[in-house]
Amino acid sequence: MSRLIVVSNRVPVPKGGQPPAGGLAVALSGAMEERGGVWFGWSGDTARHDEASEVRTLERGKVTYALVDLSQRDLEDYYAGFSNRMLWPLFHYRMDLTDFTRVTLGGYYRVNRLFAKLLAPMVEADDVVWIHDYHLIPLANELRQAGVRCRIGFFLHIPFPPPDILTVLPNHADLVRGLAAYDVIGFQTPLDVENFETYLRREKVGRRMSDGRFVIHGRAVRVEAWPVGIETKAFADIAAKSDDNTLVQRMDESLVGKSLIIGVDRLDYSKGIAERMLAFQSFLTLDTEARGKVTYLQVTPKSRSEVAEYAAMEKEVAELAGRVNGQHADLDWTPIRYVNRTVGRNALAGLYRLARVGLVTPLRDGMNLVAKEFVAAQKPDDPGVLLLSRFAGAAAELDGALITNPYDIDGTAGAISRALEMPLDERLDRWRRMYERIAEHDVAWWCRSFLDALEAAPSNGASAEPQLKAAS
Ligand SMILES: O=P(O)(O)OC[C@H]1O[C@H](O[C@H]2O[C@H](CO)[C@@H](O)[C@H](O)[C@H]2O)[C@H](O)[C@@H](O)[C@@H]1O
Ligand SMILES: O=c1ccn([C@@H]2O[C@H](COP(=O)(O)OP(=O)(O)O)[C@@H](O)[C@H]2O)c(=O)[nH]1
Repeated sequence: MSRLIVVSNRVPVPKGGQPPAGGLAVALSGAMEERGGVWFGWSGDTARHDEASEVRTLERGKVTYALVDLSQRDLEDYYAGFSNRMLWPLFHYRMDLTDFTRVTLGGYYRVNRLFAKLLAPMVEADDVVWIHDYHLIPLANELRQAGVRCRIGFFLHIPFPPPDILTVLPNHADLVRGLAAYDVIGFQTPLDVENFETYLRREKVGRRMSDGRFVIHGRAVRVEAWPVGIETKAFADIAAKSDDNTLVQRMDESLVGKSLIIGVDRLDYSKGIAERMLAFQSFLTLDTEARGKVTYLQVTPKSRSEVAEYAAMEKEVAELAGRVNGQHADLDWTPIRYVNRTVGRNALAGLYRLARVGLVTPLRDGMNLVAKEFVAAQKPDDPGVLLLSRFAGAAAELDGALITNPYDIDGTAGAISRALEMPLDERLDRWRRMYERIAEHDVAWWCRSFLDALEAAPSNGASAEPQLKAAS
């Protein structure tokens, strides 16, 4: 087995405290701890100098963490700027929230080049390099320019938008050209693959070949959907033993018999939290019988607060929760409990298990691991109901969920009533279908399938530079 080098923007070094709230880190941590290797990326800290020039390494179990501090300017341009004010909104179909500037674009390529410069000397001929997510699309090309010839794979954790949306990005052609430096590209769902294929065809830069591989800018690349999973059985075990978790006990006691509805999301406009609160408000207005009998817990750690749109949203959602509570609360009942803190995974597992309904209603989401965790955590003889947006990648797999359109506020309100009233036999039937799917397609399956494909691929490295120079 070759040595694995994983590269992601954020590297979650285990510190014994709260785990990170974010699916990429959660998905990869378990897999890396099991297989071992090197995990390279941003430390989460800001460098004192203008340009970071060194890699700090830390050994934890079988994993070597190789960490780079980024300068304030790099963070502003590359992370908060181009990654999170251009690529993130655009790839989540939010053209209205994009902000393209040459300065942030320059920062994006600058940090990718810096990562390549620092990583290239660490890569050996037999290694496989697995690069993750939208922050680092050009990295393979930069590594190739720096002489790296081994197999390099890429996985996009967020949606790949249709070509009419992607072409809003002024440098879309260069970005996609950079993808040709990879040997294998993984997306979350068949829809993402379809969007990518349509883009290549329309822009006349590639196509799907008869053997299933793609040709992109003249180079053969394997492209496939590998939906990311969770550690299903381990998570189910944690949930089953959550009775003695004090946070879960406190929550259970405080419910005094009311049904729990739960939502767990980073504070991000893609997650549809405001629309969900409006749907809950509509549910309380329409379903008068339910008033006083349900509690909706929304766990929402703050995220990317340095980005203006996120700061604005913090205010909007907090005000909305206050308004709904003001309108419907009673002396002894608060309909929405809105919590802006990160809850640890053990407690989360127990909270999912306590809940009758899981609300996962993003406006657009690459996958959404919370949906899978909710299913894994349920009681096998009395499971709750998952209400899932058709726009979450997870909806392509979880056909036992009640599928909703989050833009349809009253429709989602009706689905909440239906979920609360669903008879046991229907709940069991729906839950079993979903559990079987996520037990088989868990995070180990995801990792194995991607890496098997990468290790079997003939490396593109030898012929990389000439065509790809333009991309940097
Ligand atoms: O690192 P941050 O900027 O704080 O953001 C956290 C992560 O958010 C995104 O997660 C995505 O990956 C999940 C796992 O595949 C997927 O379920 C979810 O739908 C995606 O949104 C982001 O893509 C990561 O890079 C961030 O680390
Ligand atoms: O308070 C929290 C909120 C979220 N999470 C975890 O963060 C991940 C979120 O991943 P998801 O794919 O749902 O969305 P993302 O945040 O990556 O867009 C899930 O594993 C959650 O259990 C957590 O541990 N504590």
